[in-house]
Amino acid sequence: MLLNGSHGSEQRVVELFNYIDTHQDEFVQDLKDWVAVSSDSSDPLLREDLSNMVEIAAKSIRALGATVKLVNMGEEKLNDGRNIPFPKAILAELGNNSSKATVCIYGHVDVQPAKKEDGWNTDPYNMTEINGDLYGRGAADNKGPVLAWINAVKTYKSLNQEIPVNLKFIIEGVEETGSPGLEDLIKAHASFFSDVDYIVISDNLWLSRKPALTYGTRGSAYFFIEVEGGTKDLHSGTFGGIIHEAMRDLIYLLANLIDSSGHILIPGIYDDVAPLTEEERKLYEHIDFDLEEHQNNSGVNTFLYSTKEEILQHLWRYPSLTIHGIEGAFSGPGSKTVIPSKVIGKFSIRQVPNMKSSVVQKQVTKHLEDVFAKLKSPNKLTVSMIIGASPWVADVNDPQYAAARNAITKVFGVTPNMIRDGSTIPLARIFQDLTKKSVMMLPIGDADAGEHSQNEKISRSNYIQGTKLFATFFLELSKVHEELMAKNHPSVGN
Ligand SMILES: C[C@H](N)C(=O)N[C@@H](Cc1c[nH]cn1)C(=O)O
Ligand SMILES: [Zn+2]
Ligand SMILES: [Zn+2]
Repeated sequence: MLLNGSHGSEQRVVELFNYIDTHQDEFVQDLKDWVAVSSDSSDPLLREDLSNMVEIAAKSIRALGATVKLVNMGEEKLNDGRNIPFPKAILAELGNNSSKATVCIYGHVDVQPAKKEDGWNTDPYNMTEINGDLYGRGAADNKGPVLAWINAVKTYKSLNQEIPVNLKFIIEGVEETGSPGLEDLIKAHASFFSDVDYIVISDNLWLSRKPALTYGTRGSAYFFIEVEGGTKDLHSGTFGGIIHEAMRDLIYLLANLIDSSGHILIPGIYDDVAPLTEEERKLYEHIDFDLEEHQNNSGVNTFLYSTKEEILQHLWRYPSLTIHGIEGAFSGPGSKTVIPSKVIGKFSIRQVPNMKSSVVQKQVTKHLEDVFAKLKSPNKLTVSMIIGASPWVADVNDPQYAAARNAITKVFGVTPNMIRDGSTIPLARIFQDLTKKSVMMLPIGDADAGEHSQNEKISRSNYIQGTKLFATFFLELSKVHEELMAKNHPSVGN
């Protein structure tokens, strides 16, 4: 029997944990090396470091003894008509024992933009440890968790312990731009995924200091509103006062998307939102969440809502709309006096069950065209949805969740906080829809990780304890899988 070999399972766990504890500085140095690569995926013309980062990750996974392939993710069409390839993705596999469960680990090695002058206390690409926190862009989102999975496997290999499950990896480099091309990649490599029993993702945060299991995320519909007023920028003295300025039109359109209470003004946008049932309402009572701590972590003085239930519901199960920025407008230092000829407003809607991107796209486009018509402006309006990622919700009775619960209890001594997440991981719903296989999110990011913010970090504790969690999860999942195989459970197998 796998777990009753020369080492009892308890003895194996002790050895695993001791190794992880005594090698934690190496693991931290590895993360520092990864954070040092500015793998920002936001600008398609500045992705050389990102491609390097994918190669570095591939090399680390290959060093585990895995078979690694770098596969194409398609091409991106630029505004000037050029097509450039997306960074390649990693597909890797380690082990193919038919009596074992096959777990596919998903992660991403691209990051959001970061500059010291944005207000970081340290260099975002020189990971700095302060009071047990590891500060750097990507430390939590998602390089730390990806490395924690690699550390867990490396620990088994270093101890010559048999890895209790077959492993596969899918690691991408464009998750932060909405995982374009990922659905086509999964379809093109259907055979790679055909023997996967479980997908596990660790690209989220805890909600409090209590370890968590995530069973839902919101989707993301990302829109560009382009208003074009002429063929070139103009002097605002020479032309200001006699033309319909594109920026004025755009600001008016943006102001008609959402009101000051957070209510989205797009007609019909709430029509498909799943009604709140009494059963769901009861779930919020048991969630570990410190409203004041969350507010302190956010750096804002007040929230739109004052109770735990309202805040969590509006983070998880109601849509939100955020205006992100304006491309083409002047935003540098100084006082440039120009009328921009073309500006692009950017906003996104976090979708929830049962909203559909195609319906949202129609509602948004019609609303903006109706508002624009009232302006009687000669300028040209173009509305485009550049990302349409769907929300995801899992069945918490899925056997993979039982294994994760057991692992969390073994490592942290508590039962997990069962939570959803307001952010988006496009792969989750794509994989769930395409393969009907089990998808689970097992986060190790701290609640105050500051994903996408200045001073993003992962605590050394969550990084190292998270490595132990992943190592234990392999053991617990192999137990659950063996029991299922014994019962010939319909959820297992291809
Ligand atoms: C949750 C994950 N760490 C993340 O940050 N995902 C992004 C994905 C996305 C959506 N639109 C563009 N990128 C997010 O939720 O913002
Ligand atoms: Zn992110
Ligand atoms: Zn992420």
